[in-house]
Amino acid sequence: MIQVNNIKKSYGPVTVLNIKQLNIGKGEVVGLVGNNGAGKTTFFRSVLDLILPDTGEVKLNGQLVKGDDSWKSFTGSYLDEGFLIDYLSPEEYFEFIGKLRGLNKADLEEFLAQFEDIFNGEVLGTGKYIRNLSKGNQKKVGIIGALIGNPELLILDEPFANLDPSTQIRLKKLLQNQKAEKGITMFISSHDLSHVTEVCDRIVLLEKGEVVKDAHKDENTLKELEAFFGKDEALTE
Ligand SMILES: Nc1ncnc2c1ncn2[C@@H]1O[C@H](COP(=O)(O)OP(=O)(O)OP(=O)(O)O)[C@@H](O)[C@H]1O
Repeated sequence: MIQVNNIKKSYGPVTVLNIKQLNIGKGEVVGLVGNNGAGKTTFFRSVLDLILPDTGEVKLNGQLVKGDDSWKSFTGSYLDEGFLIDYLSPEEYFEFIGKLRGLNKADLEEFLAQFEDIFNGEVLGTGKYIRNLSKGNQKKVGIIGALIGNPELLILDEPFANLDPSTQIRLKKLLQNQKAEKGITMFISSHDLSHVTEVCDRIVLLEKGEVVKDAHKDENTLKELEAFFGKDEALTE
């Protein structure tokens, strides 16, 4: 589903992304972890053709993302508030995406009704514009918007950040359901090692723009990640 070959991105003299090869198969749920500045967002932006890597290529379903729009019809993504339209209400935003994805009003309403618990009365029917929602509620709009039209591929940057604990748990269940019921391919970054390990089957670890670990989840994954990220702590103790 995702094929990455030799992508490199530098800003001035600093190389912030350098990935030789990474393939994500259909139906795989892959977590991307790494410290601040490791290159996670840059990687996602390259996959979604939002920045042009200096070298290399990204293909989605065999199509180069550069210069081809066909991948957009099966890809849902939410990286940050830049994906939202501030002057619309959540309803108007969902309607806009629904139209792009070919849903009629009734289908859209039925789709949105599933997420009543996640919206928690704070997103629909409030009369607020997206710009006036809290950060967490804006994120809910972005994530649910990315799911409109049943994408085959879902890319989310830090979906758990800014969400309250109840919503984090609901989102975790939602993503697990997407995996179990729809077989959707997901690529998700997170600083929450526990959430990302729970949801994903495979974890890719980025450090200074390079993949330093790429492994399928097993019963030791969370402990290994905690040990990896706690290594400097251990040295200073
Ligand atoms: N437009 C830009 N100009 C210069 N440097 C940039 C630019 N965009 C990103 N960078 C740098 O690229 C590096 C990787 O940033 P990126 O946002 O991809 O990291 P990240 O892993 O997503 O971090 P975080 O966990 O903090 O969100 C950082 O050092 C960042 O400062």
